[in-house]
Amino acid sequence: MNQPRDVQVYPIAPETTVLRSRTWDRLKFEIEYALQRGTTANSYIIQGDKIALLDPPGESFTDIFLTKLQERIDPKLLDYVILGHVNPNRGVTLKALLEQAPQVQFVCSNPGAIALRSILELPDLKITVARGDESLDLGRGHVLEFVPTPNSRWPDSLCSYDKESGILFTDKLFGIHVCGDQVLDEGWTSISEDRRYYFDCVMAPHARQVEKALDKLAGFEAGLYATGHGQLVKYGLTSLTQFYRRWCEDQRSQDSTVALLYASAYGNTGTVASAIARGITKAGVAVESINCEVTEPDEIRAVVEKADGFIMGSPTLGGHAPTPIQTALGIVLSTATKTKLAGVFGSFGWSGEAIDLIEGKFRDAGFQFGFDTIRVKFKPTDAILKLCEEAGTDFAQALKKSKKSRTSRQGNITSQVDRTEQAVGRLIGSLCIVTAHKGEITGAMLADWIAQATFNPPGLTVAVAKDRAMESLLYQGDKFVVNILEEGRHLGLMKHFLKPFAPGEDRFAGVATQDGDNGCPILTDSLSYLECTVENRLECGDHWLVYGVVTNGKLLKSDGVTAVHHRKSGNHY
Ligand SMILES: Cc1cc2nc3c(=O)[nH]c(=O)nc-3n(C[C@H](O)[C@H](O)[C@H](O)COP(=O)(O)O)c2cc1C
Repeated sequence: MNQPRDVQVYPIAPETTVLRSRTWDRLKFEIEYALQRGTTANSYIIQGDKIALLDPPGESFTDIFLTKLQERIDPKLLDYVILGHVNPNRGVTLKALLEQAPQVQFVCSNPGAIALRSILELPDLKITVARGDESLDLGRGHVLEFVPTPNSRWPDSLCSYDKESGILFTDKLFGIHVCGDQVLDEGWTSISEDRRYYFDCVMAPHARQVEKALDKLAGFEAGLYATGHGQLVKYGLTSLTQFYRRWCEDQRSQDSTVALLYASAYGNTGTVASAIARGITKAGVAVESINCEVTEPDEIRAVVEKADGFIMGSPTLGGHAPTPIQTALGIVLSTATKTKLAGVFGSFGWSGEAIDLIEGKFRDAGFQFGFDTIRVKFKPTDAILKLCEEAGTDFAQALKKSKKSRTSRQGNITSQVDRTEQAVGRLIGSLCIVTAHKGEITGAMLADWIAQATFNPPGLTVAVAKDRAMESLLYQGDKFVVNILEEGRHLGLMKHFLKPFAPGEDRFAGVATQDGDNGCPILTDSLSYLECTVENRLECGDHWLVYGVVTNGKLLKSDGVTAVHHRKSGNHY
């Protein structure tokens, strides 16, 4: 969408207004924005006898946001700026605001105050540190209470509660990356998948800390979650809170956990870490993400001891790994048993010594690697993020495989399971290659769990395993092609697409293709093809059931017969 960025202003309660800084296209190349629905950065004004501004947006909105703000209030009358978290990007807007409102008193957590001083580099900053037991009386009944909700990615995270309006300002919690005119969450079930995706990318790697935050927030009677991104949560508040609980518990109850240890001075290594984490969690393995700069050595040791595998990422600065990484490396080498699976990644500028150092130490110590070391020059591109996600999935699958080979099934249970599986195995499907294209990424997979689902519109379902690389290309609105294979000519294509592909590898090398009207590859040796758009998808156990509407199709060989696949058991494809 080529709509220009803007700021939407909307009253949400007496004396309380939201200002939503809207980005309609993709904000930046980070895994959490990969669904490409844009996002909003939500700021709030509370106008009691005193005026507070919560969470002004980052630098791409500095000018338009301040203009909108001035239409509502005179900056000279602004008393407080409350920050749910502090980042360098937001610092640019804060500096511009301080020029117009030098009287402003900041309110943030203690780690937030440290970050704010280092980012703004201004003498005489007025900062009130909120530790959780103080309140701020803005007058007209608006007495704010504060709740620090730290996690490894945002150690300075702070929520605020206004009893008068019943609004809980939740910053990153309960957010969503979707841009639109809708301010509240009427019809929230239509955005459930986006909410889940946001949770999986942003919250799942910190599930333990998110649970602690939920415990603290449970004490406040909230009628509205004023989130930092996307639609505010009113109608789906109870459900979403329960979902957060359940999704956190799901992480805790996974059989395997990976410790993901990293540091990142400018954010690039952190971005890579998030993509790897996403690849791991989507394969049903829990991740505990540890930012080594803000985590005590004892905690790092405990997480590494408990984890089944560990992955370490570092930037290279002045030819070295930063000190917190060197400390964490020492802990890992002295703590982790040699049976644990290892992985290494990092962002670098020109030499990347830190990555070589970590890889060398792990190799010398005799660890097995779950993926080839990932070296990213400066900022990762979309294609590199996809590669990182796939590497994370490979890592998780390797962990699960080694666990599975250690557990045996019980005899009498097995025979009952086998009988059922044999019966299920009599279901057959057409052999197809599903292809997709999104931005600079293409994907393909062999599939035969495909069935026509509707006449009008013509539609079909594809069952896609949750840990499949293609899964991330099959969200609502995405395009794909179902290439139906021809009996007698299908073996070559099957063999090609069945072989294991390395993360990021071109799956179409040596295969005859042409572009479909919807931009996805058509395999010219197939029997027929169907161009489709994902209408929606349903979570079903270990698969996503993707429903696609056929927008175009063609028979390529009029006398051919569809290739089908007979099985002995329903426990494999
Ligand atoms: C002060 C400074 C020193 C750097 N030194 C190195 C270096 O010695 N070797 C190198 O490969 N890259 C070097 N870089 C580039 C960083 O590794 C690169 O910017 C990387 O993306 C940073 O990752 P981060 O965003 O996770 O901190 C340096 C960058 C800065 C700002």
